Amino acid sequence: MVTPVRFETIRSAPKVLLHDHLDGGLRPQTVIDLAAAAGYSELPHTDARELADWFRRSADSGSLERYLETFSHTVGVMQNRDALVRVAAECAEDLAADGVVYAEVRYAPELFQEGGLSIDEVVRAVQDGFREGERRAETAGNRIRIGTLLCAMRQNARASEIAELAVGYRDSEVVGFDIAGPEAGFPPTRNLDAFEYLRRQNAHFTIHAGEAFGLPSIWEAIQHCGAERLGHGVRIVDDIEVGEDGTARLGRLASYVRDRRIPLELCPSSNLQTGAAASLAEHPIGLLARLRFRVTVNTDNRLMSHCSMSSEFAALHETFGYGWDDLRWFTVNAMKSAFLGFDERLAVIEDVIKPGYARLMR
Ligand SMILES: O=c1[nH]cnc2c1ncn2[C@@H]1O[C@H](CO)[C@@H](O)[C@H]1O
Ligand SMILES: [Zn+2]
Repeated sequence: MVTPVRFETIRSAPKVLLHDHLDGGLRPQTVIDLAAAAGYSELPHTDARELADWFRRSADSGSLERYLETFSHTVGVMQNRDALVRVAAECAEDLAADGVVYAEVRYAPELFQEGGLSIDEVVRAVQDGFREGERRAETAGNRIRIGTLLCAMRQNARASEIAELAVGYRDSEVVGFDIAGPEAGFPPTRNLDAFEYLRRQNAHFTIHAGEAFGLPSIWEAIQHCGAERLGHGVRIVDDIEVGEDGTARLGRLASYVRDRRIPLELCPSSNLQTGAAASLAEHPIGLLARLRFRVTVNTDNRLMSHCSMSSEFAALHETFGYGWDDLRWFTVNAMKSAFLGFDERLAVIEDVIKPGYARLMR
């Protein structure tokens, strides 16, 4: 019998997550504990429930810039090694408990230096935390592998330094690079040197583009910078015309993205909060999936959006009627697009994802 698609059964399905921010996924109680330990007194609430609600409401602003302001509190309590190890370990545990089997988690090392850590020390702390979390998850019966993406902040000028850091740790599960932060006014080409360096190094990178700003940002990210994937990329729909009978006409950029199978790291809940879409039903994921773009589903910031991979899948199931075959398609798309070697990606698809969905669809 085919297992019904429900939140609980979705949790048991293998899932792959490519776009999740470490500093956007803390447990509310951990924010409170770390603030107390560090003497951080700026938190708006010291009750976990109230704090969780506060993050969600404040991030619900309709603007990316205001959404990003909420990160001052998570970043504020992650300024020492112990805090970074704890947050990373809990991240791995939480994702694994949700049924995520492979995740790429990103953060910007330059944000965690207020307590005197070097960017190297930041990376070592987070990597240690991920390994610890993987071990704890395994003990709990949930196997997960976490790859790290190092971000540079668009408004700062440290992209080349962070790109070198990512290459330096490429053999220690740092699998790629990204730029994050406010998009309007900070085009990807500002960091062209870093991207050219990464390409010379045969290193992988994605770029946040087409979230708060439209096609020019996507075009620069792909054609000038050479991004392999697009962080969000939802605004690619601005280059697609849909007629009254539902037929779609793709412009040259949208065609290029689809033809080259450039992965879109879509984050539906996050997009509703920053105003990129008015409702899930109107979210471009429906159209982009129908047109067979390389669509992947992601959480972006589990704390601010109060979501998980399973809740995103469940919401998509309810809104668009997606069944197990669709959820498997998103998952295989994500695994194909991971910044791991081809043989490793194939092994997860064949040994974990396909059998996992086969059990549910039998
Ligand atoms: O959706 C997003 N768009 C752009 N930047 C973001 C988004 N979510 C989080 N960050 C930014 O990325 C930094 C590193 O993790 C976070 O501190 C936040 O400022
Ligand atoms: Zn993001």
